[in-house]
Amino acid sequence: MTEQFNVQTLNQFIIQRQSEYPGAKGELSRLLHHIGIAAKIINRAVNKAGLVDILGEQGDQNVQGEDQQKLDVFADSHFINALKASGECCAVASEENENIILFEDEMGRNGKYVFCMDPLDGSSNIDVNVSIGSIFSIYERISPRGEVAKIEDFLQEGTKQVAAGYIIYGSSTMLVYTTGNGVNGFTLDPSIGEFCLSHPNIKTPKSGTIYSINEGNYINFHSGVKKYIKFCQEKDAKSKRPYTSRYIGSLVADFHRNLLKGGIFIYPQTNKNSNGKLRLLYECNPIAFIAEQAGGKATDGKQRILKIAPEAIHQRVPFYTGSTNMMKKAEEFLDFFDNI
Ligand SMILES: O=P(O)(O)OC[C@H]1O[C@](O)(COP(=O)(O)O)[C@@H](O)[C@@H]1O
Ligand SMILES: [Mg+2]
Ligand SMILES: [Mg+2]
Repeated sequence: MTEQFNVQTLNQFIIQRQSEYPGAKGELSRLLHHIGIAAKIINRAVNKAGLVDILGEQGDQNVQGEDQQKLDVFADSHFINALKASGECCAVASEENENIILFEDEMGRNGKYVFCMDPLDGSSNIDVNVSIGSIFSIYERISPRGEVAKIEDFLQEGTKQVAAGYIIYGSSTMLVYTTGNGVNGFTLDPSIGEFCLSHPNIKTPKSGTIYSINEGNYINFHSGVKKYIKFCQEKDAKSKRPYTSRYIGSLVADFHRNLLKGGIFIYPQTNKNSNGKLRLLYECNPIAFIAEQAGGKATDGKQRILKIAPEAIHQRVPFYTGSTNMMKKAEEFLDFFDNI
């Protein structure tokens, strides 16, 4: 194994990219730097989760009615601390908090950005040592700096994101993000405690042979989704079918695999949940920004996720994302079968 010596660290990359934006004052750079710090702290806790009292339930329920895991709360509080310390953030919307968290001190009120986050994604996999993640999305506030931030600062459509990304705590820990100028991945090198550029300018294949959906919900799927699953399972050498079914149950991990290998991830509306399960602001919008920047697609089955006008902080939407050609085929099935 040859070790790379001319590695570029996340901070070096952030500073280099900042110079591409004339007039940039470093606010976004400082915020991204602090996300890196929070990611390292959470990574350390995840790595030794079995040895410290951080597995299992916290004992409370979050606004979604889910039992909060200790690591959900741990990640939530460490991100909030890091965002506060950055001095660039005026408020946070988090899966683990019903209302937005306002930074009302002077430094906070002067923050230029608002931050949406899923501090710990894949909570059902925490206790069983399966890959989990954190997801974030950043917007420039629309309310005047100096004032306390408002809910309207968060209800901006996804096309307005200035940056988005995720951290995957897996066999290695990676941070993958975009500022609207391509997608780059950084792997944490524990020996130097630095995220190092390992996946520059990620592009997702136009086609793939992996489909990811929780088939346990099959009977509640609409007919378009059922027909598309059948299409994935039929034998056809020319289109490399049957495709392979892969489902980890952590959005970040399922998306990351498909991003690199090509594939499609679907969490659709069902007869039970007309809006599916995943949250627009801190799961679907950031992942959709990454998907599109890597040459893929992300929709709710009908329209671009990034064009949906948010109405509520914890709003759910059906989510389809992946390789362009697979998305087109899936949409054909949805259009045909859901409209007959
Ligand atoms: O178990 P299900 O219904 O398939 O849901 C799995 C989905 O739910 C999630 O765990 C929801 O995210 P959280 O763990 O952050 O609540 C996603 O990561 C994943 O894609
Ligand atoms: Mg999640
Ligand atoms: Mg979560």
